Amino acid sequence: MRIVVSGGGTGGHIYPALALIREIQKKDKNAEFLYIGTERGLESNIVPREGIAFQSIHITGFRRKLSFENVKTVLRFLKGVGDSKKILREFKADIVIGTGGYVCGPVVYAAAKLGIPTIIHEQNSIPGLTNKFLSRYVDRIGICFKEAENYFPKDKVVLTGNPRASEVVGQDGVKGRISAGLKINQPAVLIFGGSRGAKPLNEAVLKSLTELGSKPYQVLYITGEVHYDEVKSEVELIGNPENVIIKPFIHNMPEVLAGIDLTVARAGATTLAELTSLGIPSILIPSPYVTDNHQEKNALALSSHGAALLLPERELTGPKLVDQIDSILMDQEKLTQMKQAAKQLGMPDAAERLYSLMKELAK
Ligand SMILES: CC(=O)N[C@H]1[C@@H](OP(=O)(O)OP(=O)(O)OC[C@H]2O[C@@H](n3ccc(=O)[nH]c3=O)[C@H](O)[C@@H]2O)O[C@H](CO)[C@@H](O)[C@@H]1O
Repeated sequence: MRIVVSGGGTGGHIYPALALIREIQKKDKNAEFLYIGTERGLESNIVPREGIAFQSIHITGFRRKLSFENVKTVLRFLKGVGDSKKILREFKADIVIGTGGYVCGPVVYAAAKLGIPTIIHEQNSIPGLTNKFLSRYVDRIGICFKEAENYFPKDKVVLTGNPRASEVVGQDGVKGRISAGLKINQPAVLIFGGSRGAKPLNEAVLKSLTELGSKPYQVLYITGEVHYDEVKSEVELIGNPENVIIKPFIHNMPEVLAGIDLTVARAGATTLAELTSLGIPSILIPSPYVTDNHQEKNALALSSHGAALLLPERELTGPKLVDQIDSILMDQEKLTQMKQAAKQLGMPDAAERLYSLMKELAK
């Protein structure tokens, strides 16, 4: 099978695509892949380093408000469709799958117009603009939250889950801990604000850094690539406690997650798929800056089942963050209950489900 995958902008759209590719590579040695993204998105860095063929097209996202930029975006979209058709024809794609982000728009639309079987994968409980637009043209739509089906043509929707949920299972947590510089014999909390980091979360962590230094657990704190230098210079003034490890980004997240006891994070859908698949309790601070407040809906799907605590950003302070971490990590019974609740929501067979859908369509 010759497979084109497109998805980008942020890690939440890229990692599910990569996880799917890795699952197929295990099952079909003859499968060939081409990833189409943009130069500006994180994918232009992440995808080539995984050894997967990458081509880029030029496209920008729509503004929700009326704006002249949107006229330019329409023109770029049309050019993107033309460029995508050329790439798809040259590659002789048997199937095209889009995992979200605006780059999928022209790629998947072009494929549908060329008569190539198409799938979009929606990670969130409320879909983004691109997937809503594409849902009219594609053959199938893989979803991860049942609620998402209300936004799409019902006959096309299949509950697949997020392929990244499959990838994180069965990893070596000890190896993950060692690679991140964590000790083996002490509870560990991971703090990160999605694939790009989150400034409000960084501010709260900096305010609680000294207090965290006095705790009987260790902290792996990922700032996000773009925030790292700023955070580091503040840490130099405050002092870096011995039990807090600070990094800009982690490339072996599946392994690291396998060794983590509790996570503090935004409520990006791919992160949640990983946490539930592994049964990791979490404190979730949904980003209020996303389309239709979809992260809050994502987070509620976990918190309403006792798998996570939901901490709204407006209530986030350094002391509150530490209190909530303590309330879970220092209470073995609560930790165990939350682990079980998280695990029950996991869909570790997601990659297989999505691959089956692809095989069915590409026949
Ligand atoms: C601001 C924004 O629009 N965010 C969206 C974006 O989030 P974002 O890109 O932050 O996505 P997620 O939180 O869903 O996923 C982040 C991914 O990056 C990985 N990771 C993160 C940090 C790190 O150091 N290393 C690493 O590998 C995580 O393990 C995970 O696989 O896509 C998600 C999935 O569609 C949406 O739900 C989010 O609302």
